[in-house]
Amino acid sequence: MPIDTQPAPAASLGLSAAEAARRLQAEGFNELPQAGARSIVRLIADVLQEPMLLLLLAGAGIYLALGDLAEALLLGVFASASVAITIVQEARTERVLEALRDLSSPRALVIRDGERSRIAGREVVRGDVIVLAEGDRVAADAVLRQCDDLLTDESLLTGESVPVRKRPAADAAIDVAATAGGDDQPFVFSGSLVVRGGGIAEVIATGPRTAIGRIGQSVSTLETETPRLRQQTRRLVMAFAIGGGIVVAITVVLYALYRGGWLEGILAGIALGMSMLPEEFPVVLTVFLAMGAWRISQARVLTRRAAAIESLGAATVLCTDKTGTLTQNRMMVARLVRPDGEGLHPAGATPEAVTAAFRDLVATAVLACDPQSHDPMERALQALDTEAIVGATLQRRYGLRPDLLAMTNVWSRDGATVVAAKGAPEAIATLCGLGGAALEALQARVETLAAEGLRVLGVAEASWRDEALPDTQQGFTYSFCGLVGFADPLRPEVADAVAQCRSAGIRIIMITGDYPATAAAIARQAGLDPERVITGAELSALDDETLAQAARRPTAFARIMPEQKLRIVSALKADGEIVAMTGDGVNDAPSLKAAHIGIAMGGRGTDVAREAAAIVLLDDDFGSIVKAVQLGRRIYDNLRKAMSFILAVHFPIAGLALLPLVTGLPLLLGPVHIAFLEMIIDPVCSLVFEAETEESDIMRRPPRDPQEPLLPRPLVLWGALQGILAMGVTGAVLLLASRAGMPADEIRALVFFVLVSVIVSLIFVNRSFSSSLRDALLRPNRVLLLVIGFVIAVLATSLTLPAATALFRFGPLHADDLMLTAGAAIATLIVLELSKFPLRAALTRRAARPDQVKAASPAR
Ligand SMILES: Nc1ncnc2c1ncn2[C@@H]1O[C@H](COP(=O)(O)OP(=O)(O)OP(=O)(O)O)[C@@H](O)[C@H]1O
Ligand SMILES: [Cu+]
Repeated sequence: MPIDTQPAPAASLGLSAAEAARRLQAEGFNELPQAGARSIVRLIADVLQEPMLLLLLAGAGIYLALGDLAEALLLGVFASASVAITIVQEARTERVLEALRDLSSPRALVIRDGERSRIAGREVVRGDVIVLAEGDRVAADAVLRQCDDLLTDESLLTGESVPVRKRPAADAAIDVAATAGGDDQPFVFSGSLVVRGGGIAEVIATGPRTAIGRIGQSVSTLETETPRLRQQTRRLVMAFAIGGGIVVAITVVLYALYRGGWLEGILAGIALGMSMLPEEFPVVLTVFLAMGAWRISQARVLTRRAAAIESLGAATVLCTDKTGTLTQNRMMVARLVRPDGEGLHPAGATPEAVTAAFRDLVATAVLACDPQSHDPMERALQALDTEAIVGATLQRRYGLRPDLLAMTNVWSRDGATVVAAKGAPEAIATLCGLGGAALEALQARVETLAAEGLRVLGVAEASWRDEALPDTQQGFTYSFCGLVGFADPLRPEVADAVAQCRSAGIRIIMITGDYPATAAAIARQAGLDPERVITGAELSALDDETLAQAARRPTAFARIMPEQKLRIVSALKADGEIVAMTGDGVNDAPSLKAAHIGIAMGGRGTDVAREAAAIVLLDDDFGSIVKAVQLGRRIYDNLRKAMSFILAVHFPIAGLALLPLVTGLPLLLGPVHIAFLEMIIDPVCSLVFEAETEESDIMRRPPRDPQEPLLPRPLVLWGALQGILAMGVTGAVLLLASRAGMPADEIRALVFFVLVSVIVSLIFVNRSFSSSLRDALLRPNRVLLLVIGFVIAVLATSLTLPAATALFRFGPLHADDLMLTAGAAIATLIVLELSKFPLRAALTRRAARPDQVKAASPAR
């Protein structure tokens, strides 16, 4: 597709920064009113479905009926707190999402004060001059002043998926109404996509005044929660709820029949129900994932779909592109080679570095560049010759095409026509009609340069006398001018990151559009040690099975067209891999969507790629992907630790609620105590796990089996074991104390203290799957210290503040009681830590996936 360029009209200066600021002030941000914020009624309806809240309200009602005003009030406070927390959390999540939305919302390239600058789409104002390029999401409604072969997709507005062609507006005054759809209109619309070409347009409407704003549709939506994890927690909650419901029903009936009256029975049932309700599970899930997205953003990685956090930890294959991700994308001209074979290493990036014999080669290469290029390769060339285009006018450009990786510019200067081309050496050789010995000599030179990891371009020129230019580049008769080799150094952190992936059982596959020998050299420098480089042409000849087979060995793919990435992803997926894939161009969107984890580049990436991706790298850095994988694994681990902790603590709480009922002892823990444990102590303690640092083997173990449930059986059993032991310890204290004839209010205080201390022990036990007690005590975790401080403060208050003591019906505790408390907690801790040794195999085997280990090891 040749790209026509009309001679550019004097480039508009655009708005001044001051005028833009004034308009922003007057007309507001270029954004749509928040869709999706939940209405108050919905929110209340949702909150009222929380079983915990219902139990609290029922408990308060019964206390009122019994005349216990203070207790009723306290439960009322808890109930309001639960509503408040839900609302605050809702607002928080909404805010976090909004911040993420801002970052992932389209950006715009505007011209202000004559300078091009990239700003957030929301800061675009009416009158701004915006520059559109392939892959952009148009930020506002605008009228085109200039365009090259511009096609946009307006399906969002019209439902019509065929892209429409655009024409620049004939004159400054627009009298036609701007409506979407139909070819040859001079307007582009907010939310539509530039499918091909580019242009310059002046904004006529922003925010709610745009066509899409009038429809009131939102462009990008963000998923907030991973369906799989949600489903899994729902399953856990259901299992608990059913079991709990049965026990509660039996209890209420038995209690009512054999002990006090119905009111007492129901109160006991409510306490028991609250003690068994795993309402912490969904809360922990939401909090951990939101915090997780935040933690990952600290590594300069943006999570667009929460599901990615989960899949990150399970990734087995990472497909990465080369330029800009593994390398710095800072191109330097490292070598110039003339057709006669003479070469030059330009020393420095200034015209002085080029000797006379190479000036023509460089000048032709510069003529073959976009005069206002952002491409680092072209800028490197332009730095070597600032004079080449002086006095020349660009007549026409022929763009790079997948089937011919070369571009040609046609200039007129002093009445003559100058034709300059550059591109992949194979493409240039074809254009020059090289064959035989000349072709072989060229190939040999390209191989030499490429083997050093240089990106090689061929340069050619042609002359033209006719009036009409040919339709394609093949219409010219070129002569070969030479080769240019560009050095693009590896990013410094790549080698380390690659080594980490390796030990973590993640294979890295490089996929690049570059020349095979260059790809191989860079892959080797990065430590990928490819055994084989498969080119796009070879790829088309392979069937899916052979492809998957080949990809099991360390491989690099070169001269791949973006469309072929989708095939590679599909083949890997069919082979049972969990695939992460990077991409930045328009054509990468399908493969980014198809991969389990699509990774877009925030810096280089087009809006389309970013919208298709699950995560966005803010600084395009390969190292960040590995950091994100590590965080993904850690977040998942911590979620599991928190879940087994919560599972464990429900045993002693429920046990204490139940024990008096079956043993005939006085009712010790009422709804007040249980609500306090369930709503304050447990959730606060769970926070420790969110901040837990990673296991030492986090990047030395193979990826988790994606099919494995959130809490696999060994962890459920482990949690249950902890819970039963904790229940035994608190139960034993209770029985001992009542045998010794302690008054009921003192037993109540003692048992409550023991329970809370044992819960704290369980935090320590669950901090790590495997590490020793020493580690569990010494591993730094600031949140842990805060939580322990908080728990101690709460316990001290409950014992010393008369109002609290009365409310909880606590009797005084003596030194020996406190020592018994500490002893019980320490004993629990030691027994559980010791039992980690025999259980270690089962606990840490959690991640291993036998077939993966097998598949991963021989390849190393
Ligand atoms: N501006 C340009 N001028 C001439 N040829 C170019 C230009 N840009 C790219 N090419 C040619 O097209 C080939 C493919 O380029 P492309 O940009 O598609 O690679 P890529 O897929 O971005 O590479 P990577 O995977 O390393 O990022 C290059 O190897 C080069 O030969
Ligand atoms: Cu609970």
